[in-house]
Amino acid sequence: MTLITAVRLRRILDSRGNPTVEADVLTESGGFGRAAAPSGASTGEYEAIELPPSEAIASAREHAVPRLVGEVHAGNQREVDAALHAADGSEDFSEIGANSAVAISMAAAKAGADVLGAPLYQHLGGAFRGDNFPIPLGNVIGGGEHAKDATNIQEFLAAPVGAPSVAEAVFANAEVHAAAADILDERGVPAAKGDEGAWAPAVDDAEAFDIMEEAVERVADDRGFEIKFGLDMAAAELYEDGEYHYGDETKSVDEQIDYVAELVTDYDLAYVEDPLDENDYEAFAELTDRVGDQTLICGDDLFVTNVSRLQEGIDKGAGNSILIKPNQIGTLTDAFDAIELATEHGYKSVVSHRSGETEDTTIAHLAVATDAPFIKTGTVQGERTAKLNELIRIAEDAV
Ligand SMILES: O=C(O)[C@@H](CO)OP(=O)(O)O
Ligand SMILES: [Mg+2]
Repeated sequence: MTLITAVRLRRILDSRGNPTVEADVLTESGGFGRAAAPSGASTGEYEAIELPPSEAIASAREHAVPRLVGEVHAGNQREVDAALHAADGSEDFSEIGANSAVAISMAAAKAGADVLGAPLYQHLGGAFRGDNFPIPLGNVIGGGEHAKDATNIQEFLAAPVGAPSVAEAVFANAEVHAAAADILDERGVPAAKGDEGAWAPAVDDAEAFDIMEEAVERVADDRGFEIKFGLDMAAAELYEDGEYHYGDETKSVDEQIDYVAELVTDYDLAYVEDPLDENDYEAFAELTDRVGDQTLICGDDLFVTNVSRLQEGIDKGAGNSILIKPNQIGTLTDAFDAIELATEHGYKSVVSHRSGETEDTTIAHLAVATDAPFIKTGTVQGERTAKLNELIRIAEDAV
């Protein structure tokens, strides 16, 4: 009954105003699912390939659609995703595009849930999924590839670790975002916003730490629960010719490790994503050895949601956490497998949006379905609040 009867693909706009791929999947018994591919700016070297949307759509229509329609069941996610891999034939979705693949994979999951009359998180997670909810990491101040003339560090993220509920955590992050605006205003610093809706002031990283610390403290005092903060350093973007570049200043690999270790201690950071280059497992391992018992050291560009790269990290002791972005790897099955491997080895999963997003809410369901302890999906701005509001609804539904 969940036999796929049609797959429709089209170009729609993402939050940066770029075209992206949207997929509709229909089934024999009237099931319907729609999903859209997000898109990164600080993309990892080892991510699955995003093709120009019109090319990805043309290629998926030629190679993937005939293998799906009348052939596979939307309710059987592994079957759908295996068909996408077979249609593509490459290691990295360079034939049909990871953007077409992920849109179809997620749309099929929604069609499967629709046929069952179950919410997506339940279809993906099963009746006996855990009853935990992810803590949202909220981007408050940022720069890097997401905003010009702002901080070198890409993201300063509020982490409401003591929040009693998802809704309280979501509102707390929005309040930290507002408090940061007040502090910038008090300091006479004007700020535009970056791609993800974080403030993008022309301040150096040291001042951004100061502002974050104060913003988090104000809201934590007011709310009465613990709020920490963390970072996505997106260090592969800072790394060139063996050194990390912060404007005119540079740091050697050892200096970068010392710097991050000091930041973790000085600011009691809850989370540090990509503190080192995406090829440097050894430096990741050294940093994890030094501060991995105090904070999460998360691999985004390092692992790219890829089980082989994660396995290498596990073997070498690099990081203790993995960012999960379905479009980095192309299908929900691959993302699930990465989460499963991570969990087996005590690595925490952080399900994540991209800097270019749509109103699609699949990642909120994925995080709940897999019991992921964290989700990174912004703080404000429609394409970010779409996921956050969905999390609030899921939490209410799951009670
Ligand atoms: O680096 C990241 O973690 C993401 C999302 O915040 O950015 P992008 O989508 O640009 O890779
Ligand atoms: Mg990142």
